[in-house]
Amino acid sequence: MTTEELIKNIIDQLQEGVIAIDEYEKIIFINKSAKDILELDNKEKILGKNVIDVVPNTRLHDILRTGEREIDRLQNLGNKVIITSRTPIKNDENEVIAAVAVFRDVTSIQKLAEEVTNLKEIEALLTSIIDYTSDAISVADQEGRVIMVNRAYTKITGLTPREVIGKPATIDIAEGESLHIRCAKEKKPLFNVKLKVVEGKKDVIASVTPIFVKNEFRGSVAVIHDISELKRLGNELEATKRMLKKEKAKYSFEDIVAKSLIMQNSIKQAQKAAQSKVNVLLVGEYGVGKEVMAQAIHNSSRRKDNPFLRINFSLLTKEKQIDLLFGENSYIYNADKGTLYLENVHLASFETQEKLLKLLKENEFDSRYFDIKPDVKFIFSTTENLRTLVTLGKFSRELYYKISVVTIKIPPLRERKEDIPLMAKQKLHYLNQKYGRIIYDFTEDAIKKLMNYNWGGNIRELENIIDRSLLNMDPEDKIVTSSHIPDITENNDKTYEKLKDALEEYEKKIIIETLEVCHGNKTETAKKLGITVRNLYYKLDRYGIK
Ligand SMILES: Nc1ncnc2c1ncn2[C@@H]1O[C@H](COP(=O)(O)OP(=O)(O)OP(=O)(O)O)[C@@H](O)[C@H]1O
Repeated sequence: MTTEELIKNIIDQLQEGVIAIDEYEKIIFINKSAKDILELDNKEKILGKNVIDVVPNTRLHDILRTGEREIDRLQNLGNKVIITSRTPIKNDENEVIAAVAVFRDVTSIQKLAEEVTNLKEIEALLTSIIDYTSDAISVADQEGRVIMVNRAYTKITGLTPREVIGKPATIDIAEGESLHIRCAKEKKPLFNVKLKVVEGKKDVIASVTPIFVKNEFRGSVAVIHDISELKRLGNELEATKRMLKKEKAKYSFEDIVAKSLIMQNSIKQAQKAAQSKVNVLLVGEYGVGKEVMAQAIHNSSRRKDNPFLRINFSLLTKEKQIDLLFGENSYIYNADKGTLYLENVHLASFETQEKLLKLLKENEFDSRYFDIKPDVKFIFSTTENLRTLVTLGKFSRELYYKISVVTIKIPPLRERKEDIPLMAKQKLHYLNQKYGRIIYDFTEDAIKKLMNYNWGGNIRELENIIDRSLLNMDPEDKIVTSSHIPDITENNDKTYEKLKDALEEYEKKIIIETLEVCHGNKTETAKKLGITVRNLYYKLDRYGIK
């Protein structure tokens, strides 16, 4: 075999097609692969033919003119795609005397590339769909290791992809069993399972579906819905319902014990105020019965079938005051056609005072949420001397003038001792019902003991003392004697006891009210009261607050 034949043979073995032409564009060489790629008949005589007639879209003849090399050019060949490099062959004078094309069939590679691009697009599309759904999605492999999570997942669980990918699927769960791991075991879908995720122990509902590829289990997809917001709204609704029900005013003027002239006088004023449209200011010490009076006013007014709501300013931050009065869930608005009792008005913030004044003076309901001004009767209460607060610059003078047109003083119990016997009997009746007992009366001695006391904690303290007297009685005792009544003479020790009781009673009241304001949320209540949640639970237990 000559060297020329050997080279030809070698070139025939190449996978690449090779075609050479002379300076007249005539084919002077073509190897076997070239014929195969160009699908030329093997028997046909190719040599000597013009390349233009043999190879569609050829540019090889152009190389003769340009004398420039072309590397890796894509070229369509019917339904094939080839990639070609073309090289001019030059003589010693640098004249182009021939040209060679070397080409490869890349149809299958091209198709693959297109498929990959398509897949990439689909993947990008799916990822963005998954990322923009508001439900959290996590995907785990067949062993229950996380392989993918979406953005909502991070929002709900607080865990970033970096923190979870590659980790066992239990990583995000605070309470409950991982559904991915159960799915890896059982290879079955699971629906609507309640769990708590690590972030803030949020309540979620999760469902999981196994992924099978060609009948082989390859992993699972979990979808997690955050239901904590729904739960919170549910609680809020419940609390509001409870509040509206509870806030229904239960007292009327008949319930108010008033033998004393001074108290009868207060009641007369209140009855008059109930019949008119004016707002009312109730002034009196803690526990004298301001709220009872406010309820009685409401219940004997034409508003009695409409809401009676109350806000105690002493429990609220200035933001919360504005929110409860003028916010989305405005008490003023909710008390439409009814009465709103604003307790401890001296603790209203300056902004609250300003907005209240605007409402009372200019009839302007300064709320972003409502257009119509509700028709509300306001009853304010205070334990302080507002006039002094005005002088000290702590309370708006204008607001004071506006709310104090009808001021009703409720005297402390020590100034109306003649009310004590009847009041004590009323409380006894109530406590009999509460404890399921039958205790008929007090001895004269017992009443005398009650009347001789100063009652710094007013009626609330009286209730407390009678309550404790009953606890001192044996089951067979039917009459409260002075010995049953705890020692309430004004010596120092007992003053301490008395103060302690009054404080406890007041603490209980504050806790109940704060719980209401916080819609039963214990963490928030504890925070607002400045105590630990544990301490709050202890107090709830101690005071028997449910
Ligand atoms: N005239 C009354 N007759 C009988 N019981 C009364 C009378 N007034 C008030 N009470 C009782 O006394 C307790 C305290 O009353 P209330 O809560 O109305 O006082 P308050 O002045 O609003 O107290 P605070 O300023 O501490 O909120 C209640 O349990 C109530 O039932």
